[in-house]
Amino acid sequence: MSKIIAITNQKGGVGKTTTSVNLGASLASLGKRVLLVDIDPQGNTTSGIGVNKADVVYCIYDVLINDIHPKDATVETNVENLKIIPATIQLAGAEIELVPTISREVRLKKSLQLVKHLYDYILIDCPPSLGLLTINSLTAADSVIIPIQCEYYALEGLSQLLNTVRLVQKHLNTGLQIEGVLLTMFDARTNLGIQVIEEVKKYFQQKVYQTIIPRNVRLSEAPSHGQSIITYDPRSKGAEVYMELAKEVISL
Ligand SMILES: Nc1ncnc2c1ncn2[C@@H]1O[C@H](COP(=O)(O)OP(=O)(O)OP(=O)(O)O)[C@@H](O)[C@H]1O
Ligand SMILES: [Mg+2]
Repeated sequence: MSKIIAITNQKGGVGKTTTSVNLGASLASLGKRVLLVDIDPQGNTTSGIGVNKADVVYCIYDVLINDIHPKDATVETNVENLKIIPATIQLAGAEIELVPTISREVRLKKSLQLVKHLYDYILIDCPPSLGLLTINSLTAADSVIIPIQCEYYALEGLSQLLNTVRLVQKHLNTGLQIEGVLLTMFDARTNLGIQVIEEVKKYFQQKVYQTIIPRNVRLSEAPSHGQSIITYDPRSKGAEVYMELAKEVISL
């Protein structure tokens, strides 16, 4: 059974991209066929997994706007079983260009349906906004993973995100579910992190993954080498926890 998961939170810098790349690579190393879809104009997942944007022929923009077949925009990565539809800065225009187009909210869904059968997991790395690119992602997805950074203000903005999820469930994608809530960048040396964990667990209860991602410097270094943590430093704590998360995702 294949599953499309949007990794989303309109708050910036909470670990969406780090999770997309490393959960994707972990699932792939466990033998799952994985497609990453980079739908953030920043293109951090694209460069983070080692795809040179200058070499990209078709990106997700062409899939959304120019009706390019998603297969023609899919490229290999340096991880076996892991492919990607990249994003380049061209995508920055899509948010506005989509506004007057027909079926603007369902374009990604229609495209991904063409390739869904080829993968066990399709992970969509969303931008830090609730605009049309995120709406397309939520409409295309079976479920969402919400990364939450273990810091003050962690819950700020979440009601807006959950409201958007509800609106999409009501009008565009009745089957959309919350796959899980992932606590990221936990620092065991601060009481604050522990408080945030308690607060998030009270709010989301059993939806919170048991795996908590700690702050790990190797995780922040890996993207500048164009590698996931699984190849950059397989013995690091970062690799260990993302493998744990992948097993949890598979088991649910
Ligand atoms: N567990 C971690 N330990 C250390 N650094 C991390 C961890 N997770 C993420 N980072 C770093 O924090 C920064 C933000 O992470 P990331 O890019 O994954 O967030 P994001 O939600 O995708 O951001 P944006 O909203 O801009 O797309 C990056 O520099 C990343 O390397
Ligand atoms: Mg990102």
